[in-house]
Amino acid sequence: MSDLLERLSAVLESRKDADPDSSYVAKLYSKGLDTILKKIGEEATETVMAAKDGDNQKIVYETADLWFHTLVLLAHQGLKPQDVLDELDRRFGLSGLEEKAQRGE
Ligand SMILES: N=c1c2ncn([C@@H]3O[C@H](COP(=O)(O)OP(=O)(O)OP(=O)(O)O)[C@@H](O)[C@H]3O)c2ncn1[C@@H]1O[C@H](COP(=O)(O)O)[C@@H](O)[C@H]1O
Repeated sequence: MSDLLERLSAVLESRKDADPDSSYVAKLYSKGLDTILKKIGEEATETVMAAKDGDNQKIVYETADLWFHTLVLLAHQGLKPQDVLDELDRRFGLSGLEEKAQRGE
């Protein structure tokens, strides 16, 4: 896999010092957590609608929007994409039931 997530994460980090009028991401940060969460909700809904329409091109487009806004959330919260990759890596190879058991469910 490419280092895209790392490069994008660095850009998102740099936008913490940027002028909200010059950057979409800086504007999201300036509006705060609730605005970022609202965007994630909207993009998730648009992804669901694309899938219900059976429009694969739109699924890719909307999923990119969704992933992008979750990356903005991670940066806002002081987290990195690597934190999520580490969690997926920890789960990799476990069955769904084993993963569930580790959560105590
Ligand atoms: N990958 C993205 C990216 N994907 C989606 N978007 C923006 O996310 C928004 C998606 O929201 P919608 O589809 O609802 O469109 P909209 O109506 O314009 O959204 P709103 O402005 O109303 O929130 C659009 O404004 C897109 O431009 C992105 N904006 C930025 N990036 C990356 O983030 C980097 C930093 O961006 P800036 O901070 O703008 O320089 C860029 O270089 C890109 O690599």
